[in-house]
Amino acid sequence: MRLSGRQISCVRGGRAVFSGLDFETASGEVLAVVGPNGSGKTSLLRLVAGLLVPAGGSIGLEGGETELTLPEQSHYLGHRDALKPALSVAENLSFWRDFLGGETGDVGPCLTAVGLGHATYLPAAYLSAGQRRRLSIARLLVVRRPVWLLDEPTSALDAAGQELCVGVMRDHLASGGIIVAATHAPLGIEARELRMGGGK
Ligand SMILES: Nc1ncnc2c1ncn2[C@@H]1O[C@H](COP(=O)(O)OP(=O)(O)OP(=O)(O)O)[C@@H](O)[C@H]1O
Repeated sequence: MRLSGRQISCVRGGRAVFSGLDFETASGEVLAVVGPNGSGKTSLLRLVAGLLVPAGGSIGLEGGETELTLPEQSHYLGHRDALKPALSVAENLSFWRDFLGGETGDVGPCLTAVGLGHATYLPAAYLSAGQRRRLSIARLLVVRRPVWLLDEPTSALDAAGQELCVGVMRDHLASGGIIVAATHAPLGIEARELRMGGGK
């Protein structure tokens, strides 16, 4: 599989964030999107996820499921974890599994895999920042999708959580997945860099 963008322009609130952006990445690779605050890293992930429309250029996935769109083959994990505070940890994950559909896995083993097996019935409102992030990572496991778009995936994670996140990313790459990650910190995994905000 090959994910690429050609001459992409992004306008937000009437202001040009970036233009003429090219990128390319393939199965088994991580593209780390780096650059200063406000340079458009999150915007780029949201464009690939189909949550924003580019002002120009094109984004495409070659070699995926022909009957599915790129957003349907992508997981987008925003830097603000999308959780429903009144639902339990397991209910949150079940919600995402049902909402995203497709090939689904069991909630229990996915929670165990991210170290939240003990918190299954806890309301998500009670989770710590790192636990919230772990629950978001479980979403990547419960529904398999080839393209992962991750915004600051390791933020709030302790050393063990970061190791866990790297392990999950490595498994995904080994099974032919693609990762695009916006980050200010090293991901702890080999990655090609896409630098935003001018310069190289
Ligand atoms: N909904 C919006 N309406 C108008 N402008 C927006 C909106 N969302 C973001 N922007 C602007 O788009 C620009 C790029 O924001 P974006 O969040 O993509 O940057 P970023 O590189 O991810 O930043 P950071 O490193 O701080 O996370 C910023 O100038 C921001 O103010």
